[in-house]
Amino acid sequence: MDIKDVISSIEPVDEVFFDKAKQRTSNLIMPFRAVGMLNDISERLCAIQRSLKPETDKRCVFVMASDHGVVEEGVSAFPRVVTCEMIRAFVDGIATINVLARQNNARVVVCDVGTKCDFESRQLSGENEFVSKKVSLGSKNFTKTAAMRKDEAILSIMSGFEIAKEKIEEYNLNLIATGDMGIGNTTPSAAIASVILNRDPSEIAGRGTGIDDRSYKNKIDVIRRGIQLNKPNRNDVIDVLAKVGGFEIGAIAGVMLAAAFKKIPVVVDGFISTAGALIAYGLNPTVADYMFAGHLSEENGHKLMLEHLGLNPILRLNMRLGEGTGAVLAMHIIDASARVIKEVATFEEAGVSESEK
Ligand SMILES: Cc1cc2ncn([C@H]3O[C@H](COP(=O)(O)O)[C@@H](O)[C@H]3O)c2cc1C
Ligand SMILES: O=C(O)c1cccnc1
Repeated sequence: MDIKDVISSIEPVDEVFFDKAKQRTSNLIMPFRAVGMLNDISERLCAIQRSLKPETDKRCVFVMASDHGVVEEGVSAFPRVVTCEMIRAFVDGIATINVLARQNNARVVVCDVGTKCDFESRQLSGENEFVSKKVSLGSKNFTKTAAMRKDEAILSIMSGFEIAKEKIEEYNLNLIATGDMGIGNTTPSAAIASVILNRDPSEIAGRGTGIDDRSYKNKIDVIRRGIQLNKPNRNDVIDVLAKVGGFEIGAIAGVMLAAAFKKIPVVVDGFISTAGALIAYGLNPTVADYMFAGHLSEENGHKLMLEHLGLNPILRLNMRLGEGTGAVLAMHIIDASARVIKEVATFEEAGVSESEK
């Protein structure tokens, strides 16, 4: 498939099932909508899966990884090699995402879509799946030139789409999440959001891995310069991704397109994943109806980005890690929501008297 076919074949969620789910919610033995956001989530699950018995047991988090040329501008507290080292940790099952995914019965699929890591000569196998689908060996420094070519931007989106589509089909997945790994990637994420939301980088960028005041000022300046030099067109998200983005951010957008294409829910993680969501949304806003925002990240502009997408974050835990951690944690709540609409009895079934008002 090419990207145009993917974008045009995404269907809206099912309004009939949405209404049926709302009806069922109002009949459950509780005061009207008394479990609040759990009711909202369960109804949207029904509309997405076209069922009043939504399934959330076959779960997977896709951790998309890439490197960033802009790291040479001193925008991260950590060196580039950490991207490769963390990929190894993910495959070995020892990182935070692995621990949280194990607790939640979610598979972890790690995908290299654009790192400089040489995993060909250094065997990479472990308890978790690793997929190598490199578009390039890292993006370019966007203060000097565009981060990537337009065809590479499209390829990164399509890599994410193809990996996720294949795994959704192979494992019959019914709930997926996005995650990221790429030292420096809060910088392109902030650049993408600044352009698309038309905000100054100082309103969007945060401290990522924990940079000091001086580096933070520099990071904002780097983003401003990148935007000034490349002049991305905010109405063309592929142009934005190519000029100031990153390969894993494109791939994350692709994972989201795959979820909508296969009609399953996708949980968006923090700041980087939400930058990917902005790209997917720009390609086809219908994709947002398949998204759940896992949590509200500590990173500055995350709230504005979620508002742009019309998403209400499920958790607020002061997290700023990425990897898919906030998204996988939110799967607990999504699972609970599915159980409420499926398993709580109705007034009629239970013989409980209804409200008099
Ligand atoms: C050990 C380690 C594990 C991580 N896991 C996720 N990130 C997170 O931090 C990075 C983004 O922050 P910045 O833009 O400041 O580099 C990404 O790799 C993100 O996934 C990590 C970062 C480190 C250091
Ligand atoms: O919210 C995130 O995803 C995030 C924030 C800071 C660093 N890494 C990831």
